[in-house]
Amino acid sequence: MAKSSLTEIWELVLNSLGPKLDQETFELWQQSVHPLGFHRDTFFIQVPNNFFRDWLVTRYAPIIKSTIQSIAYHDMEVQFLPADEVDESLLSRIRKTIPKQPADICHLNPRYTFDKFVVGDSNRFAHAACRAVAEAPAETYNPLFIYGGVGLGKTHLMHAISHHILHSGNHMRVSYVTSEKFTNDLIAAISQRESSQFRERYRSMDILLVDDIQFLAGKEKTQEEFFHTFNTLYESNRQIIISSDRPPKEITTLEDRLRSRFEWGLITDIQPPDLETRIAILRNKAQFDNITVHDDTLEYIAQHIKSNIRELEGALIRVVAYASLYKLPVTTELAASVLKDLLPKRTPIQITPDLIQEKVASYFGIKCEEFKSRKRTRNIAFPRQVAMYLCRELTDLSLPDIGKEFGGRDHTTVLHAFEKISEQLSQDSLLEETITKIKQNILG
Ligand SMILES: Nc1ncnc2c1ncn2[C@@H]1O[C@H](COP(=O)(O)OP(=O)(O)OP(=O)(O)O)[C@@H](O)[C@H]1O
Repeated sequence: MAKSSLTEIWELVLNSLGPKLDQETFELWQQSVHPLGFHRDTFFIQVPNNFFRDWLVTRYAPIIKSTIQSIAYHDMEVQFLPADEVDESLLSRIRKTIPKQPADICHLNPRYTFDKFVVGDSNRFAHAACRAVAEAPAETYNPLFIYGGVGLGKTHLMHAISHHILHSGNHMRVSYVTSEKFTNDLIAAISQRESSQFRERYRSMDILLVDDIQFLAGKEKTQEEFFHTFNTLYESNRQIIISSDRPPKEITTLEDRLRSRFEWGLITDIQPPDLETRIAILRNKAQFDNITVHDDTLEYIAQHIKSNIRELEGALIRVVAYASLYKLPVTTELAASVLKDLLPKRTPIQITPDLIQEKVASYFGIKCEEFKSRKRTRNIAFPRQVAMYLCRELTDLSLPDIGKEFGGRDHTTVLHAFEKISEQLSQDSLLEETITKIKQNILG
């Protein structure tokens, strides 16, 4: 793990103190206060005498503490030692470096912690599983697979696990990445001929969290790489946490060997929250942002935005922003008027082959262009047949016209796709669920 040296750390401390001290005090600091180093979770600083120590403790200890914590990323104590208390035995024990916060965790959202997560029936099990994993990584559920719809708190829980472990003082190496970042890192590593560094980086983690794994669907090379990363971590008893918008068995273009590994540990889901939980989430958000909103208004918002917590919070922000912009009180009437704009307008949807291709491609994690390509590998051919089937079912287009939308294919190809999917649908309930979900996405 990368380390920060004492000189680097002290420079950062002086930088954060600088704006708070006048020139004279700053010089006094530089001459009389000296960093000694670290022992366990304490940072020792030498000061000339007790009087100096008391002055520093009351005024500056919190700033120094938070600077050190931002480097070490866990709770650190700061202790000022008068020069006559610094003895050889302490000096021989202290270290001159501390492990640095790994770069991968820099983008953790500080608000996504367990104490900011509202627990209700819809997420109780997922929350408990995440807590258990955070308390004892790799000892309870490994891998932990969390799935649920858009904006229901999967990322929040993954960040909460990361924060918890990083603050526990275990000095574990934690990496939270989206599957998109994993893929981009891999592509960059291959193009820069740094594949071994890529592997070393991901395989040296104690805890690896990969968000939105469904986007690995159809990406064969990335899946291969992730498969080996998974094996290395799992075999050396390190924790893997994965999130997705659907359970493993529904990520249809994910390799079987990867899918079955995801099922080794615990699979837990998050459902849309009930009304009470939605109100509690809004209340917490208002409290956190220091805004006063009457319970009736919160309830009104919660009643109207039901299935996505990101949108729920967005609605509250919008109402409050509107009120502050026009200097109006936040009332239920105001919320009603603002939400009128927010709720989707019910214009009839035009179902076109482009729309169908876009939704099918996004579901299977492939590009729309692939539908028109000549590729016949299963990860492309199958979604293409599904898209043809849906064009036949949801539009009035003729078979030749559908064929044209798929790179000028013959009408017999379209008919074959339609018949094949229709036949499979009568025997395969998983496929039925898949088609239903895609239809829901198309119909909005
Ligand atoms: N139970 C909860 N308590 C408090 N806030 C929550 C809860 N669940 C979700 N949120 C908030 O809702 C927002 C969306 O959550 P998050 O990004 O974790 O969703 P997600 O399931 O990862 O979504 P996506 O599928 O888009 O990746 C965040 O601001 C998060 O803090």
